[in-house]
Amino acid sequence: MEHNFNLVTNDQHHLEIGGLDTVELVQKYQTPLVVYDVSKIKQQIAGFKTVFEQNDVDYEISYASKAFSCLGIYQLMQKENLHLDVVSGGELFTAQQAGFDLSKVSFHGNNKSLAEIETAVEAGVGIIVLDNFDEIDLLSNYLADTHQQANVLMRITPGISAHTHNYIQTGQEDSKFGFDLNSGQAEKALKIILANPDLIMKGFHSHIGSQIFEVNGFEMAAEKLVDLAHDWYRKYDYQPEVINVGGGFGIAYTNEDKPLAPEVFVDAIIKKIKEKTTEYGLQMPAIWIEPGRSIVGPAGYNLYTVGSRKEVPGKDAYVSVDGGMGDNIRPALYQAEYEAVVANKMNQETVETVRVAGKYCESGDILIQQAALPKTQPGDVVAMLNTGAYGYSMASNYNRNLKPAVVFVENGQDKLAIKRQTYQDLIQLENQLY
Ligand SMILES: Cc1ncc(COP(=O)(O)O)c(C=O)c1O
Ligand SMILES: N[C@@H](CCCC[NH3+])C(=O)O
Repeated sequence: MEHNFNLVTNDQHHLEIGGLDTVELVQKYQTPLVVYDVSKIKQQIAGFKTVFEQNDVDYEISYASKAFSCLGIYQLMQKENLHLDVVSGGELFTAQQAGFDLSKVSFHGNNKSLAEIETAVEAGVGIIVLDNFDEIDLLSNYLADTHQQANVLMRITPGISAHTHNYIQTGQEDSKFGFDLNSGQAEKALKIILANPDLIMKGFHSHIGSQIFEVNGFEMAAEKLVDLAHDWYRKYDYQPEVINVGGGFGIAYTNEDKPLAPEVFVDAIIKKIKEKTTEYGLQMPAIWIEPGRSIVGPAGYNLYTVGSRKEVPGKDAYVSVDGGMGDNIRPALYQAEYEAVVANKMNQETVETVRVAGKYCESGDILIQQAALPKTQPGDVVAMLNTGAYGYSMASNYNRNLKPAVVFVENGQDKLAIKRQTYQDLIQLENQLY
């Protein structure tokens, strides 16, 4: 099958990533192995920066680190001058340990604990994104008790249903995230925030969902936020310094997926915000985005070794690999589709479609339902493409399988970002009880 993913093949007909032979990477690090092509990450970031600069607006790109979080990726984002979105004490701790400038961190989440709020304030986190009334109370009480102030954004649920999988929609009215606009929750929250001098209200945040292919949901959300700014300026003399439109820019997982380039979405959002603020005579806010998937997704590859094969009369065979839902739960969870190549047989024609099965004890642990591949043998290396977002970050130790190693590659150099777990790691937190 022809792949549109600009795959590079070397003289030995092996897949190459970042100038390195994947078969050699597998010999060095074993499988399952997650490989990130650092130059692809940088390219996407550069694409976002260019579109902001062409439009001549104040902006920040905040990497939504739930897509893939570890010390190395935080350090890379810092080198790229990005902001960071974290959603838990764990992501915050990791950013801190990576030496990330915490004044460039936004802290998200629909149920931040007091301990997390305390840690965030004490660590000097740049922005706390307020998600609900309980959280306003929790933060306000903590700030009053400790005589401090905090910068906040208010997460607004704009009432827009993005066309994506139900589990990853977030902008519709009935969402667990944010203050709902239509019921008046958002306005009530604004009044509470503005009345509290400890809460420095920087602006609005909205995020309509993930893996979105259409521009109009973003345009509608942007328009709603500026309409709101206009309304609240008249009523409360308040204008947002920042409008954060979240992430969610869709990527191609298969050849059938034809998303717009992520920066095309951003261009449309900027233009809409400019147009509406000019129309209303408002100050132009800084525009922040929070992409996760579009930055790391296309840069990631999961490499597996082929093991057993099972023929089923009249159906595609199962070709099992040494990983599965423990390192990529997306196919089982969202029926997500991926494509794969046989990394050591890049010159061979695809001759059959097979089901690429994981090794976990679940019938649903099928990584690809219809993979067009050359004939495989045990020991072949299967490379699943575009696995960089929400793969390793949602990994588990189900069946006590080990989480894979993660390697960053660039210009012919490989760097081990995360070691493979060991069996000893699995019992490290456990006590012998009997
Ligand atoms: C608040 C927020 N910002 C950003 C993101 C990143 O989304 P994506 O990885 O689709 O760009 C998410 C996840 O959907 C999110 O919930
Ligand atoms: N984990 C989801 C996206 C979650 C978005 C987080 N708000 C996915 O793999 O598509």
